Amino acid sequence: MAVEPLAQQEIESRLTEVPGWSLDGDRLARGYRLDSHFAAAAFVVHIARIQDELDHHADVTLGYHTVTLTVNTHSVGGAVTALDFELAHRVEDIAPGHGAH
Ligand SMILES: C[C@H](O)[C@H](O)[C@H]1CNC2=NC(N)=NC(=O)C2=N1
Repeated sequence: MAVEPLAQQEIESRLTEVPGWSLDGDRLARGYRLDSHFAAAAFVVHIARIQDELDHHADVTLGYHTVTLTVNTHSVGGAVTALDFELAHRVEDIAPGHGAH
């Protein structure tokens, strides 16, 4: 899939579709809180499966009761692209089932 860097205005517009996500420097980012460390770890494993499906991978940090993701697209020099938003949407889809908020 050919991907291009998104314009700033496009990024801001798409951010309104994924509440909780924001732009952190040149990366799309979101932190989640869960009810336990094990629940957080399970969420990370599920995210890993999605990332392999998409062949697009965030930096994922597992904390005590937290999971933090930051992502941009290496292949276009670290800009934010539609692929980053696709990953954000896919993670949002599974978050409620893990009790992640
Ligand atoms: C070969 C493979 O498609 C690439 O290395 C993929 C894998 N995962 C990736 N993840 C991210 N975040 N950006 C990329 O450009 C990227 N490229």
